[in-house]
This record gives sequence, structure tokens and C-alpha cells, in this order.
Amino acid sequence: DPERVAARGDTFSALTSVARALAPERQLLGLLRRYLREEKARLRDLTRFYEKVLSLHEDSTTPVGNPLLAFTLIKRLQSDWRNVVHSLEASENIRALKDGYEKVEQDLPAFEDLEGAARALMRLQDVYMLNVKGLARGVFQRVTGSAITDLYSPKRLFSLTGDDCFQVGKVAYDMGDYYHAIPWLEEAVSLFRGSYGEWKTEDEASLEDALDHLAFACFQAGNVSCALSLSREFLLYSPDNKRIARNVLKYERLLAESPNQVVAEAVIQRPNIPHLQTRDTYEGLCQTLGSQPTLYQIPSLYCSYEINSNPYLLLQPIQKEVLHLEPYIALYHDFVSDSEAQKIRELAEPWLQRSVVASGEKQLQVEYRISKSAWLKDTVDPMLVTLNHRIAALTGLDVRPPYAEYLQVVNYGIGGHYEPHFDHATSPNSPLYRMKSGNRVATFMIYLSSVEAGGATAFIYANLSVPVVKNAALFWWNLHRSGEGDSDTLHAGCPVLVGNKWVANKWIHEYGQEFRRPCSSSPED
Ligand SMILES: O=C(O)CCC(=O)C(=O)O
Ligand SMILES: [Fe+2]
Repeated sequence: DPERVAARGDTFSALTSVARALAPERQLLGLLRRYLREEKARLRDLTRFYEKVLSLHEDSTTPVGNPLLAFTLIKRLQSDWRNVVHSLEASENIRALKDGYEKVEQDLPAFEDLEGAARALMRLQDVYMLNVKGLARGVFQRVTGSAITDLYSPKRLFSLTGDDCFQVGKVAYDMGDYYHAIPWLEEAVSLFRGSYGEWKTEDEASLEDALDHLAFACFQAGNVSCALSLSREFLLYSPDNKRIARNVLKYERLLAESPNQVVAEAVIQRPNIPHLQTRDTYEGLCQTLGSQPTLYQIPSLYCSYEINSNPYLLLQPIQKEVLHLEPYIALYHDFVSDSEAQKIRELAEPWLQRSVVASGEKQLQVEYRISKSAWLKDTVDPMLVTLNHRIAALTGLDVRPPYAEYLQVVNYGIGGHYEPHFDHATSPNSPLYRMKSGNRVATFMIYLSSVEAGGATAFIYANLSVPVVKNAALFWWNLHRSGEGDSDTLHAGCPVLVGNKWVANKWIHEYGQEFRRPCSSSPED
């Protein structure tokens, strides 16, 4: 059963898996509802007993003279109270709750999911320059200087608690990433301060925990005075904590030794990811989504109906928008219908597995590609054969196996993305050559969904970002006519800010296309 193949700790990497996690939570809600009902009944009965005995005591004439009352007093003290105090009902109720929890426990997200989801929030914060304070209040705003841009306006505001923010900060803190830990822990401290004394059962952390972590993060970031004032605040709440008291002394000594630390607030850098030198361009392209020039206004680019002297296309032309010439990138509008897109998602869904990337000869799960994907053989459904014919008609290329790969269907996760990469092999050992049909000469990528915000396809060197257009397909050549990889095709799937993004890739290989895309010895072609 493919539904059960999904490994634990792999919920965050595809939005369909996240949606599936709603089911165990509904079960838990049912369990808690039942527990509350039983406990309310139990407390009602206890209250009844309490009020009955109390009313006897509040009677001005203590009626021990009445033998009936005298008897019941003796009975209560000999038996009733024992039965009340030793009642097993409370533990039976909690046992039923715990047993029910244990039954669903193996279906619940693991700690890796919490980490993955927290890193997703930090990624969105970075790439879209979102403000943590805003995120915690439920708004998706970019704040640059005095300008505030709403990147997405939710219909209903959903805000985070102090404990929510603490958990995000803690994930960064545990990775030694104080750049991200600090704003999230600051938000946690501020929210915990606002609700001090209101203990919540579900919370893992308290104001003290947040102060403790934030103080250390500030210290690590070189801000001793901030570490000192937070530690002093901590001692107001827990004056007996020896470790924090020692830290206060240490910070005071450090500040006395080099008082300029008081003013010199260290600015810590966002951790740099070495494989991403193109990061600034990439993030810029992800952010400018929607502000691209109207491309067909550029004379060399145009919109047309693709006929390709193909009878199929004559009957049902598809609108083509050429987005870029070198490298050649074109968008085919309404390449699939809504029902075809839905069908492809449904066919793939049970087979989705964490996406991997080629690294030398190996396939690895990596932070820079967060999605799940599935390969759909053409034999899975006749509709896939129809789709191949349509791709062949539009591109003029041979997409029969082994000249093209099976359809790869991708579903992105929370903040899911695919950082700048090439689709073609850049190393002779690449697993891509196992098909023995050469390199990936072209990519045909279909958008199977829309998204609410984010998720554009960004071409780094072509300086182009294509917003997700549901049912459209994006085509580009990965190789020059010489067979050389075109390094200008470096591209990425921007993090999905809001929504459930699905795409499907058809990778077309070099062999089989010799007469369809004649080669050339000029490296520019
Ligand atoms: O999702 C996107 O927009 C790009 C996906 C991509 O580049 C890929 O899957 O290779
Ligand atoms: Fe790609």
C-alpha cells in the first residue's frame, strides 16, 4: 500500500502530507471531547456531593440529635468520603485519553517535521523579507524602511503564541543559527511577557525559558548588554537560579572590562549557504513576482497560436507566449484542462516520495529542494499518452521512451522550493545518463495548480520570473545545439508563500531529436 510508504518525519515536505495530518488531529479532538464530557460529569457529581454535605454544615442547628443525621455523618466519614477520595474515575478517564493517543501516535508528525516547518518559516522570512513580528500577528508583510507591502492578505488573521515563536527560535538556536533565533525568541519573550502567569497546558516553554535562550543567543551574537538585561529579568522571576546568577556576574565583568561593548551592538550575518552565490538575484526574482514587464511588448518576443503544421494543433490551437530568447523560454497557456491537472495530481498522490537531487552518482535528500515527487509511467493512464502526443505536437520533439523520461509530478511542502539548479547533467557520472539517451535537452514543465502567493519559477541569469499560471506549461532548452549545457538556464522554484503548488516535468533527452533539433557547432546556438 503506497499510502503507508511515507516515512515519519516527512510530513512537512509536501502539502498533501500536511493536509493528511488533519485526520489524526480530528481523532484526537474526538478523544478530548469524550474526555471533557466524562470529566464534566465527574465534576458535576463531586460538586453535588460537596454541596449536599456543605448544606448540612451550614444548617444553624447542627442536628446530630436526629439519629438519621447522626447515622449518615458516621457513614459519610466511614465510607462516603473514602469512596470519593479513592474514586478511580479520574484515572479511568485519563487512561482512555492516553490509550487513544497511543493508537494515533505513530501517525503523528515527528520532530523532524517541526524542524522542517520551522525552517520553512525562516526561509519565507528571508526570501520574501517578511517581518517576524508581522508573521506572529498573522500578516505577510515586507517592511523595508517605512514602506510596508502586503504580500498576501489572509481572509482571517491567524496569530502565533509565545510558545509557537519559542519553538521556531529554538530550532534555529539548536542549529547555532542566532541570526534567526534572535527575532523569534524576541517575539516569544514579548508574547510571554504579555500573558505572564497564564499557564497553558499545551505549552512547552515559559517566559523564563525564552529569556534564558534569548540571553544566550544575544551573548553568542556579541551583544553582552542585552544578554545581561535579559538575565536580570530572568532572576526577577526565578531568583534562585544559580546558573543565571553566575551568568549575570560574568556579563557584568565582561562589560566592566570592555565597556565599549555596551554600545558596539554586533550585527550578525544571515548564515551563508555556500552553494548559493546567486542568492541575492534569486531572491530578488522571487520577490518581484507580478512586476515583470509585459513581455510581448518587447518586439522580439511575441504571443501566437502554436500550429506547428500539426493537424492536432490546427483543431485546437494553444496560445504560446515567448518569454525569452537566449535561452529560449516559452509559456503555453491552457496546456492542460482543470480536470486533466486534477487527474494527474490524483494519479501521483499515492506514490509521492521526498524529492532527491543528483549528487555525483548518488541521489540525496537536501534542504534546498523541499517537495515530494512521483514518476508516472505512460501505462498508468491513457490520458498520459494523450499528453505526450500534445507535448510532441507542440515541441516537435520525440517524447517516446527512452527519448524522454516518465512524467515527474511534484508537490511542494511548507515553504517548499527548489533553489537554483540545472535540469541537465553537469557531470559525466550523473544518474541521468543511465537512460542511455544522452542529456536532458529540454524541459517541459506543467503547472498543475495555482498558488496564493510565492512559488514563481525564476531564471537567474535570464533575469526572469514566471508566476505560477495554472494549467500552463513552460518550455525551455537546457542544452545549446552543440550539446553543451546552457549555463544561462540556471533556474529555481521560489518558496511557496501561501498555497499548494504542484508541477509536472517532462524531461526530453538529446537522442531521438537529431532531425527535430539539428545540432550546430556554434557554442552560442
Ligand atoms: O517548480 C518550479 O517552478 C521549478 C521546478 C524545477 O525547476 C524542477 O523541478 O526541476
Ligand atoms: Fe528544474
